[in-house]
Amino acid sequence: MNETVLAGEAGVGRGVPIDEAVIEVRDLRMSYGPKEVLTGVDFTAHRGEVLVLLGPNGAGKTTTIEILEGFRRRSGGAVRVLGVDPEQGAEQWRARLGVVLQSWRDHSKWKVRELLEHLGAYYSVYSTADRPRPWPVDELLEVVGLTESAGTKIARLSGGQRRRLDVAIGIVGHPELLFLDEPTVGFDPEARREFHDLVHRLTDVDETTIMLTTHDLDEAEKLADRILILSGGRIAAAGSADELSRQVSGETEIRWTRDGQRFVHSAAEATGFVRELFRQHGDAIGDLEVRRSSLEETYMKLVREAEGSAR
Ligand SMILES: Nc1ncnc2c1ncn2[C@@H]1O[C@H](COP(=O)(O)OP(=O)(O)OP(=O)(O)O)[C@@H](O)[C@H]1O
Repeated sequence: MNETVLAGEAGVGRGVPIDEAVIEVRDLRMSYGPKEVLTGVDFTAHRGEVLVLLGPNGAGKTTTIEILEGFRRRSGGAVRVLGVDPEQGAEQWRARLGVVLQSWRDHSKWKVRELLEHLGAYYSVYSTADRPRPWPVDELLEVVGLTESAGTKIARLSGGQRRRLDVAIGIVGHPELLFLDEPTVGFDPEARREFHDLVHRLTDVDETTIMLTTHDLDEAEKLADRILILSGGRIAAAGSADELSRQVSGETEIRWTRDGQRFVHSAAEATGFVRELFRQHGDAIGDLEVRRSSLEETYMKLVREAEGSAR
């Protein structure tokens, strides 16, 4: 294996100083047989950040997350998660991570509260003064909106309730870093909004670092401090939705009406253009709209470019 060396100690990793990276990935490569899925992925996540990994089907999002979780061995490159190489992560390291997989199907005869108490008990030996473990079950049920289903058997939960339970299972150990693979699939709009509030609460109150995948661009825009676009085996672009849009077009579209006529103009510097427009025509200007490319337009363009250059 061709290793790239990173700063930081291997071992259990005992707490991450505030400005130290929670995830550090350098030149990560992964092949399944002859098929190269990741050809050199680089990124860093800092404490309390929400990172959203976007990319087309088969781009390697789940593969990347599984490598970070220590569930899959990489083919090359260097990775540190909470200061530890995931391939050497011990139980104590694992207890500091939360993982929400695609869906929790086992234990269908268990009741919601029983399962959370049972799983939570494994974390009590890893409790620390600043991160008591596990999360008290009543509080956890409240946070994920399952208080009224506490006594319900898992087999009887609706799709949305089951997904909330998946999230509860992911955070019962009060993780410092939470991985969520397509967390809101099957949620109705209300459940989706509640889930978004939960993500904000986890990062605001506890400085939990969160990395999630989604195909929902609206969700990415709402949640992400930083969006990573994985395409063509590498991170094709990274930044907030606004930064990505600027990176792609650099121009903003301005529309307005004057004397019953419609006008449209693209400008690199919209504020100056609008100021000049009002200076010249003042009150005659109506229906002003200033619009950057949507995340969807930006995403489609970046993915097409990355796929083109990877061929
Ligand atoms: N265990 C495996 N053995 C062989 N190939 C695999 C394995 N797991 C994934 N792949 C292939 O690697 C590529 C990346 O898969 P991965 O599941 O990581 O993509 P993804 O971005 O999560 O996709 P999706 O958006 O569809 O969930 C795909 O072409 C997939 O077929």
